[in-house]
Amino acid sequence: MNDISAPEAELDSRPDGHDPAFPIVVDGLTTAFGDHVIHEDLSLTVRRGEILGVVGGSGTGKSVLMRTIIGLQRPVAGSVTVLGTSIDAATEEQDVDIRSRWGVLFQGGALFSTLTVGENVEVPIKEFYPEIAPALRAEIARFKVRLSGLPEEAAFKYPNELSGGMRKRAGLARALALDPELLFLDEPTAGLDPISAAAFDRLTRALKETLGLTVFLITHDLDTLYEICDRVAVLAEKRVIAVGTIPELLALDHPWIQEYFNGPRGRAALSSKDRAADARAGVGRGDAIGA
Ligand SMILES: Nc1ncnc2c1ncn2[C@@H]1O[C@H](COP(=O)(O)OP(=O)(O)OP(=O)(O)O)[C@@H](O)[C@H]1O
Repeated sequence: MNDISAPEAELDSRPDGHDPAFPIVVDGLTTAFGDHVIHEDLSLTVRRGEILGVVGGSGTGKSVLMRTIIGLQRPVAGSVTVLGTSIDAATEEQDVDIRSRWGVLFQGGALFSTLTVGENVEVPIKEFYPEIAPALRAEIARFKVRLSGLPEEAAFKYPNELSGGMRKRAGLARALALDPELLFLDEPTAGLDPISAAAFDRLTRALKETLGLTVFLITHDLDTLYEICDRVAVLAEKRVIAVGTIPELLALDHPWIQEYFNGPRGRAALSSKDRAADARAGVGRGDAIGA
């Protein structure tokens, strides 16, 4: 792997999955469905407090990687250590503990359609903390709904009564139900209009900063990558071929990376980020007129 921004110590030896500075350490991972090998000898380290964007062409195995990290898919080889726990070797007690320390927003939200948004958020609370009284549980759920930028009344609605953007936020509220340390987001802005997508990005960044989250974020959205990701991991050729900031990735001479970030969409995302930064700094038309 081309871990461009790794400190030297990290390059010399694989980061220790028990080191709190690295809440996710994937080492030499191979996954497959029958003969279909998805990942081969894939390694990746996520640093505490970062938003790591995960990109790659369709079908390169981003979702399968996420599912393997959270233990929904068993690897053929290699190890996954999350918050110091080896996912494959976890005892039942460790398994419960670790699952209560992450939140997941799956593609499409994966909300229970027969439950209200509030009840959806209550599901993990009920599962992990059955001793919490129903009234308090409902109150916690309403708080998470508001934290996700929805009006409190949304807690009483069913998923099919919400817009796509609101459903994503409802899924986020459920992912935040247990005050997680790690947040996994699988294409959170897919299908959203640009304004809703930008709002969701801002929310993700604000939550990361206020709650001290570490975020593993799969996306095809270049604006999201430019706006909120601290580093980006690139999946190709069955492994993570590079991890770094976007400028660091751009310095690499890899055809997919160049095409992705330097192609027309990549350049448009960059110039829109520059325009937004200029607007925030008061540069541009308004100033020119006033000058
Ligand atoms: N349950 C499954 N059974 C068999 N094959 C699967 C299963 N889940 C995923 N795959 C295959 O694994 C590969 C990687 O799928 P994955 O969904 O991880 O890709 P992705 O990079 O997330 O794609 P996209 O960007 O289109 O969402 C694909 O070829 C897919 O068909």
